[in-house]
Amino acid sequence: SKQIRIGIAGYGNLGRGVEAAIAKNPDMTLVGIFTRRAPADLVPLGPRTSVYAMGALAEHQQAIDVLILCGGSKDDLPAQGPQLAAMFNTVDSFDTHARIPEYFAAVDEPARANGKTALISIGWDPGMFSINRLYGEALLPDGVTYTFWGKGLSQGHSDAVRRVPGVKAGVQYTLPSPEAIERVRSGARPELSTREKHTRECFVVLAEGADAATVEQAIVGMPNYFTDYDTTVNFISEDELRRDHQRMPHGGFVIRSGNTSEPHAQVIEYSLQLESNPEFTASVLVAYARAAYRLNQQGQIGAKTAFDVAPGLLSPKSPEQLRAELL
Ligand SMILES: NC(=O)C1=CN([C@@H]2O[C@H](COP(=O)(O)OP(=O)(O)OC[C@H]3O[C@@H](n4cnc5c(N)ncnc54)[C@H](OP(=O)(O)O)[C@@H]3O)[C@@H](O)[C@H]2O)C=CC1
Ligand SMILES: N[C@@H](C[C@H]1CC(C(=O)O)=NO1)C(=O)O
Repeated sequence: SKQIRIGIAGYGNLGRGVEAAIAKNPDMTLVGIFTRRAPADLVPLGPRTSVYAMGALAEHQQAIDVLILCGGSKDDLPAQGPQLAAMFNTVDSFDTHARIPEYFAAVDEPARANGKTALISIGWDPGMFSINRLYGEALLPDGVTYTFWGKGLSQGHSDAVRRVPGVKAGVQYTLPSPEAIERVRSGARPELSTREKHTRECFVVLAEGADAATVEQAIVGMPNYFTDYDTTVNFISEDELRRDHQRMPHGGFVIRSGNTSEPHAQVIEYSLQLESNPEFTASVLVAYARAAYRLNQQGQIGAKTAFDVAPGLLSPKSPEQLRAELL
């Protein structure tokens, strides 16, 4: 059967994860990596992986079936998403939750105008956790839903920290409140504010001549990322960052507690334990790239979210095989 030809736009943690994930999917072929940096500056995982300048995308439109956008949600995807959805079928992991409706609209228009399919906000949150929040509400209408993340490294928040003027490098960890989790698991169905559920801890390497207090304020006061949380900023050296903060574990769970009738409490839970946040997210993006290709073949164009994609489209198995093996 036909190989699905994939391009990677943007080569950071996520881009590298997509390169690794493609090797695990025999129906996929990597056409190349497209970067805003000088291609010669990149050291891809695969020695034979082609690296091109982002500007070379235009001449690869016929060579790529699906372009996976691996830019940062804070500053890259708001520009790259709409621009590239006009040229390619795309999949991205846009995760600035408050801005997803406006991003959807900004991508939908160029995608539709050019007969392209654009799957946005794919990953685990937003993405797999979103789907499980939907299942919880739809299957147990009378109930409450909670989402907890970590302790782990948030790539979206780490990307946002790195974009602050005066930050040379940095990471952000998300810490769930043990008390909040305890109250939820006790079945008490507590009212919990955003601030009561998680705290955020940043480790930052200051750029030469930057002012620590100014950088700290820019982080803790950042709308959509940090303002709703108690956030700490620790300033460390480049050596400490390299020594103590190279790993990117994460995870969490979505739990729905509901009643189908007064005496019967029902609980749904979906959880993730990730040694590598970027590699798992990339693996989700690659499975959804398969769906994006098929949806476009079916004439399903425009922007879509994980809510709009039938699960069978993610699988390399045919519907007949799925019915025989997984139903
Ligand atoms: N929905 C979800 O569940 C998840 C979503 N995400 C999203 O994925 C986004 C990307 O995360 P991540 O890959 O960790 O971000 P990175 O900071 O690693 O990369 C972002 C972009 O920065 C550029 N870049 C990367 N490394 C360097 C470097 N050394 N010097 C200069 N530029 C560099 C790359 O663009 P270029 O090659 O063009 O220079 C890259 O596309 C996050 O912002 C987050 O929003 C992540 C995890 C889960
Ligand atoms: N989008 C997140 C994935 C999860 C992790 C997270 C958080 O720690 O706030 N929110 O959603 C990421 O970029 O890692």
